[in-house]
Amino acid sequence: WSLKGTEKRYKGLNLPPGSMGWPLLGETIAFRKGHPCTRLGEYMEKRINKYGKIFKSNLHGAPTVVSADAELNRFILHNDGRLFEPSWPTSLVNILGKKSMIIASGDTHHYLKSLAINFMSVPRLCSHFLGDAEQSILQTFSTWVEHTPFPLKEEAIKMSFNLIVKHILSKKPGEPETEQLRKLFMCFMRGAVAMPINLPGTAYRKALKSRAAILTIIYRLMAERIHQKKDGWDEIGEDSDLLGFILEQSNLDAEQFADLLLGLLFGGHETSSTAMTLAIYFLGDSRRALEELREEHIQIVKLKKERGETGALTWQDYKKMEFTRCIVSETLRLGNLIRFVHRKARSNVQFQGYDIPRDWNIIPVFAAAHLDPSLHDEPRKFNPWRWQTLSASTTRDDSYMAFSHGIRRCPGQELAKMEITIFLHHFVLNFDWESAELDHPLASPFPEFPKGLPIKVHKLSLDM
Ligand code: HEM
Repeated sequence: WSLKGTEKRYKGLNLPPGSMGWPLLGETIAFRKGHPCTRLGEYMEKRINKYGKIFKSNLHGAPTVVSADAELNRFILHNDGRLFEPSWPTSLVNILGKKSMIIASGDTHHYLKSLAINFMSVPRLCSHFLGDAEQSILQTFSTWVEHTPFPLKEEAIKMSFNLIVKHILSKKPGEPETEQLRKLFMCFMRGAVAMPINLPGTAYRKALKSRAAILTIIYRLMAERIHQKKDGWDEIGEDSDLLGFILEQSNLDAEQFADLLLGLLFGGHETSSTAMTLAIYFLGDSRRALEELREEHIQIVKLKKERGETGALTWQDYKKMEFTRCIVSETLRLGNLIRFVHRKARSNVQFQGYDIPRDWNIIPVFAAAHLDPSLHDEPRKFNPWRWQTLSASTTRDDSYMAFSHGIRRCPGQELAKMEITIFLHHFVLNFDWESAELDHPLASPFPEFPKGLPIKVHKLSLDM
């Protein structure tokens, strides 16, 4: 695509301003360039200054409208499935699977989504996930050695992976297969964000190999489970894992089934673990927020003691963690885990006088609203208190899209928020910490700590 060619072909339409860059490659390299995750990055900043919040470009080999406009982003998400549909780069689809939920549309999408929503419903979070999340977190903490540096991100991955793999496949921490899957997913993640160059030795090629290896394990576990069922061993029911539940309840074909499990295993640990790591990164620079957070959790424990409860956290305890909720929202706003998503126009669409031609890609950039000074006072500052005054003019909630909006809103959001909250509860009650090496998160495009955020912890003995 060239700018001249585009203008000729779409004569008479009012396309957004912008530049189409080089033939074929377009502006993809500039768009993908890493930058601090608390900024929009040079590509976006330059173009917003030059063209405004809605502009055209040529990305991943296709003409694309990029939107940093909160209103257009809401319009896209609320018309998902009607005017717009997913259009993820082929390289990502090859890794996540052609039958994965993020690609599916219509009734198939609705059906897959309902399975995921049931699996992570609030009653199941209370009865199944909460206790296991706490156990997985405390078990990982018990392996930490004081004053010895370690990369927090890796430990956070262990906590969230152990939880999700138990609930999806009934695999326990420490089992050889759990460890094997965790390592395969780390490789899978690296390839999901790498340049899609399918040559020997590249991260992308390794990720494709990891996908094949993960699927082999999933298919074997499926076959074993079907065999066990035939032998009369039946654990299906409300205590069953997702594998058992789907085998029993759904009519998915084998590929849909495997892509669903793979997507949930992946989405279910990478995002939560990055959010936990980001929260500690931001808290490290905000003593006041840390003190208020710790005080909230000391009070929770004291209240439990007064009631004569000494055991595990309950859903009621979790619901009382209000300031922690502000920390989580602020971490996701400033950290921008999913900065943007990929969509395509199903028909010609008009918005604010601009034409978006049919089949053009469109990228709503959620991070733009999260970092917009007209929506958030001092947007680059970690300020969890802004969430306490949500109704005040400083913060507009409907521009907050950490979990997206509309039919593709994240089905794992309650699980993720709960995991991060329980992690923070035990972390601030058990440890103080210091950075062992400077490490700042880069958006590439998911936030990544180049060194995994190395920290040293010191055990606390709080008077509670
Ligand atoms: C802090 C953690 C998380 C964040 C920030 C996050 C964010 C998002 C966002 C923005 C989307 C929408 C993508 C789109 O509009 O195309 C999404 C979709 C999705 N997420 Fe999450 N997510 C998180 C945790 C989880 C967890 C824990 C799971 C599963 C266990 C999960 C599973 C999914 C799935 C399956 C979809 C696809 C939904 C669909 O296409 O309808 N996510 N997530």
